[in-house]
Amino acid sequence: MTSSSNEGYSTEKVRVSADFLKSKMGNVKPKIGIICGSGLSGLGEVVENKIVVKYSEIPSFVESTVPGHKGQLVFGQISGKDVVCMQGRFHPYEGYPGWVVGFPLRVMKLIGIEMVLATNAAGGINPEFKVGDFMLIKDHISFTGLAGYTPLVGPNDSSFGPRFPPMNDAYDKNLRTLFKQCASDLGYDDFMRDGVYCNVFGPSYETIAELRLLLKLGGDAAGMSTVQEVVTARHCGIKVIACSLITNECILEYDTDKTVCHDEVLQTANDRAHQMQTLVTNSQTSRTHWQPLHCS
Ligand SMILES: O=P(O)(O)O[C@H]1O[C@H](CO)[C@@H](O)[C@H]1O
Ligand code: HPA
Repeated sequence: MTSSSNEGYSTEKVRVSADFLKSKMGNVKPKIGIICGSGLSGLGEVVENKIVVKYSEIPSFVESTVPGHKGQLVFGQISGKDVVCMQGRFHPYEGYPGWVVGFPLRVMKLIGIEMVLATNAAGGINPEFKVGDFMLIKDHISFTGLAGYTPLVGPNDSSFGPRFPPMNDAYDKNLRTLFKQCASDLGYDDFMRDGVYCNVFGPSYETIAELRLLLKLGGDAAGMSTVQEVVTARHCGIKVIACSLITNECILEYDTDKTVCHDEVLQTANDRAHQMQTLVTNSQTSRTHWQPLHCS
């Protein structure tokens, strides 16, 4: 598998995976997909009447190799609405080509998903951000994409979307407004931010000089995921909303002993899991009602 080919993206392979999942979903007909970021698998725990499908069972799915990512799909209901939840995602640094990272989104398209809520753990670059803040993503800078690593490389399958999809509207404006309103209704204004997510390849965290560059370029947070999913989803017409949990401070100063590690990322995710779950659960029930308004 190389990042310069997309042989696995054949419509046939996506259809085989989707048909397999349809045979497992029972009466669940989700229009909403949720992707759990590092340490945020707990979002899948709030799903009621769970039907769990391990990635290892699903044709063409690969393994989730990162601690904090369970590696299974959970079908069921949140607040009475059918959802499918990805407990674990695939990252470029795990050695997968872009199409593998995006593959679950095409499968989601074929099982009927119309809207995806992606979550992730990210380092806070914006000096005003605090560890534990939520950042609703309003835009991204994809260093991986700009460098040529993208899920859409290779021949375009126009049954999914156009050769040249726009990305200026990647993060749905109306859904963002509704999500923020929901956060406000919950009293989360103090730690709800919005900003630009910088996608870096990883797995090493950034140097101080790199982070200073990202800050200068307008980045608010750094992470190693999400944009390949977003690009794949937008290409095939799935609406996207994405929220980062700021799990750690990005170190922008030389004169410090501070550092960053994945255990800190998982610890912050664990500390904030409850609020993230409440936000996701309430955004299905409160007056913001995204599904009936936007996924009818
Ligand atoms: O983006 P998620 O999957 O939440 O995970 C983030 O946390 C890990 C680094 O600690 C990286 O995988 C980074 O992308
Ligand atoms: N940088 C990149 N990815 C991350 C970080 C970070 O500081 N924290 C969690 N994922």
